[in-house]
Amino acid sequence: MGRSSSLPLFETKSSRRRLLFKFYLASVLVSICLIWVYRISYLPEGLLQRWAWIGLFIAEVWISFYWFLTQVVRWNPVYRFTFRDRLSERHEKYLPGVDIFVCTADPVIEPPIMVVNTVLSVMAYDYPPEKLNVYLSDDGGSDLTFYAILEASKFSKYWLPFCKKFNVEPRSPEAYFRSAVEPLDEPKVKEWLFIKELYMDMKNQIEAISKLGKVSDEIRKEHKGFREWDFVLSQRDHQTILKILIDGRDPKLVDSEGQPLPTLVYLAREKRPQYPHHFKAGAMNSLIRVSSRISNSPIILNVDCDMYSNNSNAIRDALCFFMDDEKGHVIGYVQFPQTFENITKNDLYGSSLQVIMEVEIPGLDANGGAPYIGTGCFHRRETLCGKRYTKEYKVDWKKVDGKTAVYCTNALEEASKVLASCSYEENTEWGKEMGLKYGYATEDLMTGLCIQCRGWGSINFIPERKAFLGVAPTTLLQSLVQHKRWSEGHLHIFLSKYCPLFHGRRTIPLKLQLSYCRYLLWATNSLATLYYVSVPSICLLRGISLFPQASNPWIHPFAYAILSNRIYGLGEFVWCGGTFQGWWNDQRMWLFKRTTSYFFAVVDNILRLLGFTKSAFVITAKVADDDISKRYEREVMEFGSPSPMFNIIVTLALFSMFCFLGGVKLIVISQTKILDEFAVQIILCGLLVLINMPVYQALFFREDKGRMPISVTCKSVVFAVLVYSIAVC
Ligand SMILES: O=c1ccn([C@@H]2O[C@H](COP(=O)(O)OP(=O)(O)O[C@H]3O[C@H](CO)[C@@H](O)[C@H](O)[C@H]3O)[C@@H](O)[C@H]2O)c(=O)[nH]1
Ligand SMILES: [Mn+2]
Repeated sequence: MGRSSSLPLFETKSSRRRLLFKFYLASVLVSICLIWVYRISYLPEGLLQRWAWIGLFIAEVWISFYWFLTQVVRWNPVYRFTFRDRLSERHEKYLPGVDIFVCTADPVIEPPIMVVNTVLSVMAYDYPPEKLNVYLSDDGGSDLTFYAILEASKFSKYWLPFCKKFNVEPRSPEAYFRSAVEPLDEPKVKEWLFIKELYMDMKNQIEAISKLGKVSDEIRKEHKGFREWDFVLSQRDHQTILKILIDGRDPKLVDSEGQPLPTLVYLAREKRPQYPHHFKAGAMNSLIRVSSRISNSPIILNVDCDMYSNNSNAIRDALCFFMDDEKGHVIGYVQFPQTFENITKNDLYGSSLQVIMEVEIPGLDANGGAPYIGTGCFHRRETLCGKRYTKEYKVDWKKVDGKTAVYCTNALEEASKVLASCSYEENTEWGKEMGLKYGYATEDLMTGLCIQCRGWGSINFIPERKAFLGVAPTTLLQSLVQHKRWSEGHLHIFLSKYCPLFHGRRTIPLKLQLSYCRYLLWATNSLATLYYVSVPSICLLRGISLFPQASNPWIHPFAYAILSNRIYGLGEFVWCGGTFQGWWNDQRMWLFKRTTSYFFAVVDNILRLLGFTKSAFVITAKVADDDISKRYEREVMEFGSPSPMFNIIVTLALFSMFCFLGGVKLIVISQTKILDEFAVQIILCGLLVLINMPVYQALFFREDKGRMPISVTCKSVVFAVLVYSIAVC
């Protein structure tokens, strides 16, 4: 021991490329000031012109302010590194128990075989199995999912020893067998093929039954667990079903090599129409309580059902933070980035979130703590349950023992069930001071923020090998709807009178408050963007100039601010592993999100303030039919079914085209003078046309099922023509 015990379990490094960044920051700041000076000193005379000008100025002030927020999160990103060998050396005997929560809610859009792969991958962590407990929450209360998990519990007896023996990575059987090649040496190959076949059999059965939509009577008879589904009335209304499928405490339950197994629990909490179930937050809180009775581990990991473990060391990595002698005790949670396995080369829908994960969140980490982003996060149970951080807080890992009173499995099931009933939370602090927060579409961000307000720190950790891989949306609409949920939830948090951002002033540093605002105010961008993509175009048609002429020196700050920002963004995007085309696609999504998702989020927030709506949680689909998947892989934009969001996108695209053509006509008639006067507005229009190319294609040139629905086309054409006529007359 001696010296080695004082060495830290993790270290922190900050990014190096600072000088260039600071130069960029200062120069953009100067050009922003110049733009403002120009706007104020050249206020035009005419009434219409004046108001268009003032509106543009307000939009620019907002964009500048928001730009400032995006730089706060870039100020000083930090990256963490762990020393797992030191952890084993010092703590191997006293590793804490870990409870892992997997949430699923709908067997159709979250196929049971996917859920089962996630469950198997987290059961197979490189960690003492007797200290692992895996809980599956099924908000759909589906017998299909239950059947799948039952099969998985049998298969795990072979899968876990196999993972160890063959050093399998990733430990989701589906992901592993998809790419793994069979071993070459004779005795091994047999076993390898045997397990593969076992998996394939299980997969085929689960898929067949999922397709059928019901579990056959023979299977129902085989396992008494199914009896309870006879009482399940509908997905919105059912009693608690709790099954301990593997009781890790039972010495008779072992894997094929005689080693202990992790505990595996299935839970479908009670749901009744008269009680709000609070979506994922409600599911998580039920799990927190149920697990406290069964295993009560001090550390909790939660993942979404599509986020399988891709790195079997992740638990040990997370523990390097919690168990560090010097800095560990203030850490409330350790967040791993969200990464996805289905991102195509040029990421058509900008779903990879790479810049956020690799630049911005490390920036938040440096500014006072990483946000909790809902999945791939390790929490301290105490923290999640509402404990405040105090200087005296210290854990003696040798003394924490999660194990609860000795029950037989059945009695334990019965005793835990009560904790998952609808009425349990009435008149308690659950959803307020305890557990995940209720009432927000983005319960994750709000919960993390509250934890930070209670004095805890948090860590963002990006391991070399990605820790979790999930499924990103594969259609435009899915992606826009997901972003609507996020931006709506975030603005809701910001507007809430309990917003911890303003109440937590004593505990949260100013730069972290500003960093959070970058996300909480996502939706607000819609207004400035809508203004910027419509008014300059309208003014072009009416011959109203809103920017300096091309020959005027005042053009420089505009050109510099816009160009340097785009180029810096492009550099960052490529540095994070993106392609040029990917960046261009990202710009398009940025425009679409701002004009639709964020706009609807603002509208929804206003409606909620007026008392008309409540937030809901629209689950993102994790599967699509073959046709759609093929187009996704070929990176062809998917429209297909009508949506008000598409109406906005198409109307704006058509209108930009009309204005661009109108502008070109003006140039042809009056030649160079107009070009000088309206250069910026024409370029702006031209860029909008360029970025909307996939929209025109979907409108006019495509035959497949993903083209623009005819109803959207008609409505939008009428609308665009109407706006155009009003603008020109
Ligand atoms: O009533 C519900 C609704 C959802 N879920 C689960 O919540 C998870 C996330 O849902 P998903 O539709 O995949 O949402 P995403 O947009 O991908 O989720 C992101 O954003 C959410 C907040 O809006 C976070 O909760 C997630 O962790 C984060 O990955 C899934 O496992 C669902 O099964 C439930 O358990 N019960
Ligand atoms: Mn998801």
